Amino acid sequence: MSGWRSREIRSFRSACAGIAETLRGERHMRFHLVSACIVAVLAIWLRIPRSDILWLLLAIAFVFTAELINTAIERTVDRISSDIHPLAKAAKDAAAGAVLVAVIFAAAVGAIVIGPPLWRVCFQ
Ligand SMILES: Nc1ncnc2c1ncn2[C@@H]1O[C@H](COP(=O)(O)OP(=O)(O)OP(=O)(O)O)[C@@H](O)[C@H]1O
Repeated sequence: MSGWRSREIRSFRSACAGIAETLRGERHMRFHLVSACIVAVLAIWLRIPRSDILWLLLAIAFVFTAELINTAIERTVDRISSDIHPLAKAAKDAAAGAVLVAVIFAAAVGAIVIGPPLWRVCFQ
């Protein structure tokens, strides 16, 4: 196997290990995964159109990406020092803020895309 290809495979494995480790270590990441699975089941059941599925996929990818970056920042801050410091707090709070923005976006997309068809199925 060429050096380039084995390097690419190593990078891919490292990225998968990062996702798996975040799933194991972060309760919020597991919650996001369960939420994404529920959304996928609802989207199939309600026959959501493909154009709207793209919005759902974007929202899910946004939340996962934000949580992975949040975890990377938390671990980096903890690795540098376990001391209480206002900059450490600012870094972690900003990273948590990124997750919050992503979650609010995902909740809005879910309400717009899944809300109306789910309402019709349940209450009409
Ligand atoms: N070294 C530190 N110095 C000052 N404040 C800190 C420090 N570490 C954490 N904090 C504060 O505690 C909060 C929680 O930090 P922690 O590292 O426990 O994240 P967490 O609870 O694992 O976050 P998440 O729920 O996103 O996984 C931070 O957002 C920050 O406000």
